[in-house]
Amino acid sequence: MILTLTETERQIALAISVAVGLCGLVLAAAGNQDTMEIHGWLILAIAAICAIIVIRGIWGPEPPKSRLQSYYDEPIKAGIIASMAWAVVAMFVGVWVAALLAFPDLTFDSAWASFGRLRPVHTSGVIFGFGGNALIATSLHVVQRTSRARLPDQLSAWFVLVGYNLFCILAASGYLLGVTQSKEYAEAEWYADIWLVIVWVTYFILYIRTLARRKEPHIYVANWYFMAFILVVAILHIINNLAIPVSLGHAKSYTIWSGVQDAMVQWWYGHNAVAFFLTAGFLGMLYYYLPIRAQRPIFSYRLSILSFWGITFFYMWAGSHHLHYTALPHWVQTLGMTFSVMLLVPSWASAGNALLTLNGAWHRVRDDATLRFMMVAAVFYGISTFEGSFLAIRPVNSLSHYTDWTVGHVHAGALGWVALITFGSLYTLVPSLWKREAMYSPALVEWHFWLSLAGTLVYIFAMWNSGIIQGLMWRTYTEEGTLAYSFLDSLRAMYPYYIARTLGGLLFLIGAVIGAYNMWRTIRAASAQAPFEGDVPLQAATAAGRA
Ligand code: HEM
Ligand code: HEM
Ligand SMILES: [Cu+2]
Repeated sequence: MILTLTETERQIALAISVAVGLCGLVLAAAGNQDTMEIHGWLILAIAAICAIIVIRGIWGPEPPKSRLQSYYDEPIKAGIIASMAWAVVAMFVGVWVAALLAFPDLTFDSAWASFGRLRPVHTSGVIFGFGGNALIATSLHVVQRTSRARLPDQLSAWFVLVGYNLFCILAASGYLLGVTQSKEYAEAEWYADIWLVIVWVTYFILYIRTLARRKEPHIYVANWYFMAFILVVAILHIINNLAIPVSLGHAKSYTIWSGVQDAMVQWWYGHNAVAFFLTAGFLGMLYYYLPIRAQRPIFSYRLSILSFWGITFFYMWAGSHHLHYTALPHWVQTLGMTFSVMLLVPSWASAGNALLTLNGAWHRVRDDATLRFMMVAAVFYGISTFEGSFLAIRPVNSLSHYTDWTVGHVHAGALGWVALITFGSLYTLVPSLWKREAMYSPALVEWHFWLSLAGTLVYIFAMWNSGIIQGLMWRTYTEEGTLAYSFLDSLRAMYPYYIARTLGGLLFLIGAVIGAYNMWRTIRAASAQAPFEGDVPLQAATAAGRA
């Protein structure tokens, strides 16, 4: 890996590792006695490992000039492996928190294993660890292939990938230690947030620089989705995380936003994290890997562009549907509700476009579990956006809000759409990047598919039931006008559904473990290649060949 870097890049990599290590040392010293101290040492340790890896290869030969005629796929491979590793860990934690809701004693009397700490490990782990690494890997693959251009240098992508995973590790380990900003999906504290800004801006610049080198005159639509994802996430992250630390020696900070403004900024962020992290980026995957796998051009290119502008414009205004019946002015809630309903049109445009692309390739959907992953993902994308637009209607939200219906909606999107499109894309990518004809075991892909589908269905049906029962129980009155059920009654009624959800989640987790195993075997089976031997030349977008 280091041998693919030029000598100058190796020196810069070493300098960055040393600089980051020093920052870790400063944090450790400043955070004396605070949880920040532990993070300081953690950063130093990771930076030291990076420095050692660089030093071991620093005197190696310079990479051949011929590399410039091929794509640079090494960091993409690492991103895929990181994504699957996070998937297994974070979904395991998901099953654990699901079990905790049925069996509250599973915390083993330790603070770090309490629900409040494990839950954000799950959400950040799946969204940022699993989803984010997959997005970085696929986006860098798609931009090179559709631009017929190599990444502009060898170092930036590694910086983005390693730096991003450092952020994820700081976030997840922080939650276990009790470090949190208490903003959902933005729990990481100020020093981790600042680090992510540096990483993310590098990512955006890398993407733009690659596009600028393109030999294709046209910018394929998948790149627009990826660019919207990268750019908007940067804006959201910076604005929602503006905070003032208690002191430079403390992990704790306070947001600069107050009262209802804070709530609005948070849910403008949270909602658009769904829109641009969990939707736009994955639509980028869908628009590239689905046509490739189906061997058919996209049904309507024009529709994909219309959907893009509709999604990017409408989503921005819909965040207030998370704050119905709150102190937020009524008209702002109505605005969010209206835009949420309108959002259904561009959302279904993309879902429909994907399914219509499969017309004429249904026999492939039947025979190829990888393509089936993507087909079902498009269906769940349609289901979850329909449900979202429905839940955003204020009177519907009065029933669903605070209940498990929301959690069911979340996982219809997260499992059915985000995870399935990712698995479909990775199963397409892994054999092609590691130069294999197919995955190690197509039968295991089939198993993974059915476990995922069964797990998703069990999960969301359990949550639809429990959510609607909760909502109804909380609003049932006796003839005297008092509440018919106590909160505890409703909690007891949830018990069977919480067990069902845990089992559904377990099926999904087993599927993911099988997927990770299958990919690992595929990668291992790839003959030990000398560096540069397997590089794909720029001219041929998908065919394997020597550079
Ligand atoms: C093995 C599969 C999974 C299981 C068992 C699982 C389980 C859970 C549980 C128990 C919760 C807490 C619900 C609550 O507080 O009442 C949760 C929340 C959440 N999970 Fe998962 N999850 C899984 C996979 C995923 C994946 C793949 C994603 C994203 C790509 C995801 C995203 C989320 C999000 C965003 C929340 C917060 C929901 C909210 O606040 O409404 N989960 N999950
Ligand atoms: C047209 C598209 C969509 C609309 C209008 C929409 C709307 C909504 C609404 C109204 C809520 C409930 C707010 C509340 O009562 O607290 C919600 C929650 C949520 N949705 Fe969606 N949704 C859409 C698509 C999606 C998709 C595709 C995903 C996932 C991939 C997703 C993930 C989430 C998450 C994570 C939450 C929970 C937020 C929280 O409270 O922690 N949504 N959405
Ligand atoms: Cu929303």
